[in-house]
This record gives sequence, structure tokens and C-alpha cells, in this order.
Amino acid sequence: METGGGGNLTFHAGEVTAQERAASLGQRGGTVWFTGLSGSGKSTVAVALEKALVARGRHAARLDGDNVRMGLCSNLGFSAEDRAENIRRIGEVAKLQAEAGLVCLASFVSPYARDRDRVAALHRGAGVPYAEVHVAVPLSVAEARDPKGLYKKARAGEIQGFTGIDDPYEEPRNPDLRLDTDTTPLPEAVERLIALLTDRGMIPAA
Ligand SMILES: Nc1ncnc2c1ncn2[C@@H]1O[C@H](COP(=O)(O)OS(=O)(=O)O)[C@@H](OP(=O)(O)O)[C@H]1O
Ligand SMILES: Nc1ncnc2c1ncn2[C@@H]1O[C@H](COP(=O)(O)OP(=O)(O)O)[C@@H](O)[C@H]1O
Repeated sequence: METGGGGNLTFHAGEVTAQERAASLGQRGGTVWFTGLSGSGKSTVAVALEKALVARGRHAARLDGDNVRMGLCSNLGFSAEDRAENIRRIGEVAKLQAEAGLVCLASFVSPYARDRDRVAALHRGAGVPYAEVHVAVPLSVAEARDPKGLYKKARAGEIQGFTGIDDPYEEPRNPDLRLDTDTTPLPEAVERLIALLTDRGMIPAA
């Protein structure tokens, strides 16, 4: 894999172990990757989970599609190549946050399984806890919600390559959790996520 630096880079390790960091912070941290159609509820669920975690004295941070595309990824569009680069960059940032001991909540459409699998492999290769959550609703539900009016624009031909309309969404084959937000109320989704985070050792049991 191209690593940049013309082969002249050497990783500089720190002297704080993951165990020492976890003891200092009171949690191990990790990445929760939310994937799903626009309007499926990724951001809504991540915001509620972050609030619940912080209320419990846990350390969490969010990375969110629109927000990241306003800064770190402002040079990227929505072609398959740009989406791959978007997810690659965010995967690296999520891993850095998780290695620093945060519970990183990453909410991205991330429609391609290959891009998601790379992020999962990046974390697993470094021994960083990771969970993939499919925030799932039928397209008809996402389109009826249309919180930003984007489906309407896509149907009118004002946006091309919109996921679910004229661009693919590859459903996760084996997610760690599937949340059907048309039938799962938000508080129940948060409870199930806290149980998942605890099970994966990202946060200690209450
Ligand atoms: N063509 C197209 N397809 C999908 N989504 C689009 C598109 N154009 C703009 N938007 C808005 O951008 C948000 C998705 O950005 P992501 O970074 O999550 O996309 S991706 O993971 O790189 O596919 C997405 O945000 P969410 O609605 O929060 O998912 C949309 O608001
Ligand atoms: N149980 C639920 N969980 C999450 N969102 C829900 C739920 N029920 C209704 N919604 C609504 O669905 C919309 C989801 O929008 P958003 O969170 O921005 O989705 P995404 O980040 O996936 O694009 C919001 O308007 C939210 O209020």
C-alpha cells in the first residue's frame, strides 16, 4: 500500500499503553460506525447516544457527514472514488480518536461495503474496538422523512448520483447491530447501543 513519504517514514511510538490510557480515562474507547441512507437516522441516533454517554460521565465525540464535508473533506464530491477517499480519511480520523480513548461516533452514508470493510480492517489490525451499525429504513421511509429536502431535489433531477435514487447503497451483510428506526424508538436505540458498547469493552458496565 502507498504510504507516502517515499519510504522514508518511521512510526514513532508513544510510551502510554492502551491499558494505561484506559485506566486514566476510565474507558477503553472505540469506534461506532453508523451507515445508512440519507434520512435513515444516523445523525439523530449518534447525537442522542453522545448525549447519553456524556451524561454517564463517558468521553465521546461525533464525526458526521455534512460537518466533515465542510472541512476535512471539502474537496470531495459524491463519485464512487470521492466517497472512497471520504471514508478512508474519516476512518483514519476515527481510529485516531478511538486510540486516544474516545468513543467515536461516525455517521456516514458509506454506501460501499468495500470502503466500510477497509475501515473495519484498519481498526481491527490495530486492536481498536470497532462496531458497525446499520441504521436501516426502507427508501420509502427515508424519502417521506426527507429532513433536508434532498430526495425531492434528487427526484426533480437537481441532484445527480443521490444514494438510493440513482446511486447504489450496499446493505451491510453482517453488521454488529441493525437499528430499524421506523420501528425502534430513539430511547430504545440508545439503550441497545449502550449495551453494544459495553459488550465490546468500549465503556465499562454501569
Ligand atoms: N449525492 C449524494 N448522495 C448522498 N448524500 C448526499 C449527496 N449529495 C449531498 N448529500 C448530503 O451529504 C451527506 C452524505 O455525506 P457522506 O459523507 O455521509 O457520504 S458518503 O459516505 O461519502 O457516501 C448526506 O447527509 P445525511 O443525510 O446526513 O446522510 C446528504 O445530506
Ligand atoms: N427512531 C428514530 N430514530 C432516528 N431518527 C428518527 C426516528 N424516528 C424519526 N426520526 C427522524 O428521522 C430523521 C432522520 O434524519 P437524520 O438523523 O438527519 O438522518 P441521517 O443522518 O441518516 O441523514 C429525523 O428527522 C428524525 O427526527
